[in-house]
Amino acid sequence: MEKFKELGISDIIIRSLSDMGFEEPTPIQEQAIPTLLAGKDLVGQAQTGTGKTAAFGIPLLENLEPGKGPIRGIVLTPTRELAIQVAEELNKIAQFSNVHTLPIYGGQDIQRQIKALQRKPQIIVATPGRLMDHMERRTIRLTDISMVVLDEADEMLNMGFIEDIEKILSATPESRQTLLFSATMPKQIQSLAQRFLKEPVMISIKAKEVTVPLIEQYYMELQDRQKFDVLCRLLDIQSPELAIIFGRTKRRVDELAEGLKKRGYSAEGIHGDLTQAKRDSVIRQFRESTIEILVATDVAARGLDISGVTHVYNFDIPQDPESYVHRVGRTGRAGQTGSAMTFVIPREIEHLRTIERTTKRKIVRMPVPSVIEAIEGQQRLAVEKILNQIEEGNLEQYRGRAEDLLAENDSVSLLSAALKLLTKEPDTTPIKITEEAPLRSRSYGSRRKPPENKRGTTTGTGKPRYKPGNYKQSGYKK
Ligand SMILES: Nc1ncnc2c1ncn2[C@@H]1O[C@H](COP(=O)(O)OP(=O)(O)OP(=O)(O)O)[C@@H](O)[C@H]1O
Ligand SMILES: [Mg+2]
Repeated sequence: MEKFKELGISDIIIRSLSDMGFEEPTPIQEQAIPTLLAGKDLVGQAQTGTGKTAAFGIPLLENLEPGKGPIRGIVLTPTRELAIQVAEELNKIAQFSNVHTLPIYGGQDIQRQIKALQRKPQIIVATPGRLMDHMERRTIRLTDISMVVLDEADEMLNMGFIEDIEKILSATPESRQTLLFSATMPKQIQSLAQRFLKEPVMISIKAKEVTVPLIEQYYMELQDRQKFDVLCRLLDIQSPELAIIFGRTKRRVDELAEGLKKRGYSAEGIHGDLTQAKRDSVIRQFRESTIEILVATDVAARGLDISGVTHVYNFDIPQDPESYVHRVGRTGRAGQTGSAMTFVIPREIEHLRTIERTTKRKIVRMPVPSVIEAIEGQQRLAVEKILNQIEEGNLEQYRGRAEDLLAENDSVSLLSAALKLLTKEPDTTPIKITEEAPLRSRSYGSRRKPPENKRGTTTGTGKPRYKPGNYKQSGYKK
């Protein structure tokens, strides 16, 4: 914790950081925290999963006196799920300091939010649309704001939130500190920074690649109609602990989630047309590993920090390189490893090359797996189950029966039968997935998402997302 101390962080916050399993600052934290404590505006860019939230969260909290009060800090996020998650992280960092953070987002009962606001949180984390509602109702006033953070600033621009952001910023005092953070900083961000920030310090963590090196990246070339069966095979072969599958449209997500469920996978979909209650429950179940596969539109691409996501599948190639970076960045977080697979139809190969060029990372081609490989994958799992069971022991009750069986059958036949029963053979339930048109080259550059996550929405639950001990692998020095 020495290094955190050297950055000028107070003991009470260091205590929570240690409680959260943080041992030392990540590079973006090391550079951003002293700058922010010195009162500077900042544009901060660092790879996905490298602790940008705490990089702005710690200084935000350091600036505040304990207790209740007028709202002093706002964090704006593009989606509701992210608002909840960031508020949770801030509340964890402030667990001993008596400063409260409240998430404010669309889709949740506004009266409930008004009640919660009466308890005088000093920080709110909001989606722009809902914050505007509160400003219009005068249930939130921004006259005492000392710090504004735009998390995923570039995405909020993409989503057309620029006017809302302008209005929000102009309702805050001139003297405020303003921060922009994201893993990607396309050019338009420069003009946003010029307009709203005062002599900002630019911090960009120099990395060879935009994506995290610990994420293995593959692609597979195939036809749209092959995708679903191949996806199922991959799931059988790779048996991810937790996986996120990204689809291009809401319909795609619905059909995929339904299809996967029909074939016996533990999957649920999330996109902007679902009720907030549904979105909340899907994310909660995924965080708790009650469901193993989250099927999502880009609404889940930004900022979501769910530990244990080992695999990301791009069922459809993302619209642009930024989206790719954020999607694959849902795995390989906080020093853990991860794997990303992108399905590409032949006409989209150029898009893939553009992504490779922009991210400066080769995406390795993988052949389409066969049914046999899928069965072998599941057999391996069955074998693992048996071997784990032997290790766990507690088999006394079964020994007698086993000896009887062995007296009358040969051991190989017996074990083969047991393996067959334990192996999930490929489910061939016919599933119809409506074909999607391939991406057109033109769609690059003019990036406008469907308004689905415009007035974004959030969910969340908290559980420790950081597994101590894994951070070392990421190359952050002790
Ligand atoms: N110093 C640290 N030591 C260990 N774990 C950390 C540290 N800082 C942050 N973390 C953990 O790392 C994970 C990723 O952090 P965070 O969500 O802030 O990443 P991010 O940089 O904002 O990523 P994204 O670009 O995807 O939004 C979180 O679970 C967080 O609690
Ligand atoms: Mg983030």
